[in-house]
Amino acid sequence: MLTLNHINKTFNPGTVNERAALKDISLHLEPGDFVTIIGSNGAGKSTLFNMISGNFQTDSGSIILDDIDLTFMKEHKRAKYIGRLFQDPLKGTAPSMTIEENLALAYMRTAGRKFGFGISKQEKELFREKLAKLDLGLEDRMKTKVGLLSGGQRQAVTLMMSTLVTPKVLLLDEHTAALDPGTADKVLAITQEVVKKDHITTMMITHNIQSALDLGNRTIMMDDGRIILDIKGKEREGMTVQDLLERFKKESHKVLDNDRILLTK
Ligand SMILES: Nc1ncnc2c1ncn2[C@@H]1O[C@H](COP(=O)(O)OP(=O)(O)OP(=O)(O)O)[C@@H](O)[C@H]1O
Repeated sequence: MLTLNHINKTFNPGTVNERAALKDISLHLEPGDFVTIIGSNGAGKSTLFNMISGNFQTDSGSIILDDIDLTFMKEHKRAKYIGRLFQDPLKGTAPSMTIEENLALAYMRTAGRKFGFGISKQEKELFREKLAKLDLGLEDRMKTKVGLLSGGQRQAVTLMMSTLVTPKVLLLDEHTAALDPGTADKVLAITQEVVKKDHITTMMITHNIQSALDLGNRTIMMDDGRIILDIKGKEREGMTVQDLLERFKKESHKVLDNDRILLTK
């Protein structure tokens, strides 16, 4: 499905600010895999997503999605295959445009639809149908400007935008971290439902170790640009937060030092 072969990325090479953010990362995802990712501060988690979505190009290695070589493909071309949500609910939507217009933009980006002639009745129906599934009443507020929605409603709309046309891969970069706990749980539940229904291959960065173990079928731990643990199947079943922290310590010879993880405990 998604295969990363020996990915390396160094920022500011040859300068005093040189930083090797990814060091020989190799990873293979099966269709429908839901991988949760946790790691220390600056471990390279967001950089990994930036490589997959084409925000930056890799220094070496390759990224293959099914039979498509993404390695040198421009970011806007990859957007057709890859959905991405960020921590900040303001990212990824146009706040001064309505819900309907935002969905139309997403549709244009992912389905290649041209909107010179406005939004058709069928498209409005499709958007309404999709929004109704969120169970937030947004299907009756399609003319509301996205900037007027709460953080949770906005993340739900962004999720809808990213999955309007089912992506091959969905990247969730701490997408519930800025929400209050109740709203975060609701958005996580919606995420799980959407991912399950459309069998979307998903990677989710989280600072909540319990969520990392509860959601998905596989957990990756990163430290200093490397994947140091990749846990799935029987080994993952019944694993506790403490077990995972101990495994991290054993592999990295240090205690997990992620400020946000520590604040969550
Ligand atoms: N655009 C950039 N220019 C220079 N250095 C960068 C850039 N992006 C990331 N880095 C550096 O690469 C390393 C990995 O950063 P990254 O944001 O991927 O880590 P992370 O695991 O997501 O961290 P955190 O959990 O703290 O957000 C860090 O040292 C960071 O400072």
